[in-house]
Amino acid sequence: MSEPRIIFIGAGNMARAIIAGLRRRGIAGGDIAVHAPHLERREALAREFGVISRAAEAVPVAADATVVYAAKPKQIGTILPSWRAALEAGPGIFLSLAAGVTSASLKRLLGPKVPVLRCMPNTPAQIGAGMTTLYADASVTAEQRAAAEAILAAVGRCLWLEDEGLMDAATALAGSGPAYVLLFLEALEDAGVFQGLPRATARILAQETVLGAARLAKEAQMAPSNLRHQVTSPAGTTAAALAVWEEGLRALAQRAVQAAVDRGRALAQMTEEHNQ
Ligand SMILES: NC(=O)C1=CN([C@@H]2O[C@H](COP(=O)(O)OP(=O)(O)OC[C@H]3O[C@@H](n4cnc5c(N)ncnc54)[C@H](O)[C@@H]3O)[C@@H](O)[C@H]2O)C=CC1
Ligand SMILES: O=C(O)[C@@H]1CCC=N1
Repeated sequence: MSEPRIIFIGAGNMARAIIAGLRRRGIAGGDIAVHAPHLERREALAREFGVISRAAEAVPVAADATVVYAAKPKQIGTILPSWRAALEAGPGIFLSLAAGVTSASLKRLLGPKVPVLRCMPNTPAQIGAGMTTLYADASVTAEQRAAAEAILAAVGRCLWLEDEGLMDAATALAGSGPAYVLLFLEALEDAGVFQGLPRATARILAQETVLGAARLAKEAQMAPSNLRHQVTSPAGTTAAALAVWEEGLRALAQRAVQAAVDRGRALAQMTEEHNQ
């Protein structure tokens, strides 16, 4: 049997979501290996997706392999050095999912020869509706970028950032973003229940409304504000509600995203110090 070409370090939620997407795209289970210390988790992935389950320890990898780091950012300094020799031996690439770990840190851990790429997916990847931002510096070739993008494209849309400094903002917006929308969904559902709707009904109304509005915004090719005006009759119900939202929503969105950016930078600093 030939060597697997996509090697995951980590067997958690993100690894599982991406593996599911790759299998849906027709990548053979034998082309994917998962390295993790938790036997149960990697064996579960092997059973469900037919991937190769391996102990956490590094092994030599196929020459054209992509090694995907899908364990926690804090562990990267202890896990990566053992993979350096395997990656240096071939022209393969290293793709990191680790939030806040910079290319400079990755290069320090893997040496200057290994092409490193970063990405920031999000949890809707679990159903193929993910949004991933990617970054690679100028030394990474178009072919290597395409190899990384092909993996994330299996779970949703991909967008490249030219400036690594913007990864923090992308993480705060799209990496953490599903949690903001889910909180909004919960709040809408509760408000509907407060008005007397059965919970199950309120949940469906909230879900379908958020989904429909997001699809409309994406497909109508109009600014969200124009679409909002279409809903808003003069002196009507929407205008009454919008006046309340406008008391705080925009400022809250700014503060929330700023808080995520600040926390991301603080965590990155801690990870950096931990890995020195
Ligand atoms: N959860 C999210 O929404 C997002 C997470 N990420 C990033 O994805 C990465 C993984 O996150 P999750 O899947 O949520 O975490 P998780 O906690 O579900 O999975 C982490 C996995 O790391 C593995 N692990 C632990 N020690 C290991 C070792 N020595 N060698 C190999 N594997 C080891 C374990 O199998 C564990 O399942 C993180 O770096 C995170 O920053 C990126 C975008 C969004
Ligand atoms: O909350 C976190 O730190 C990670 C990064 C983006 C989503 N989850």
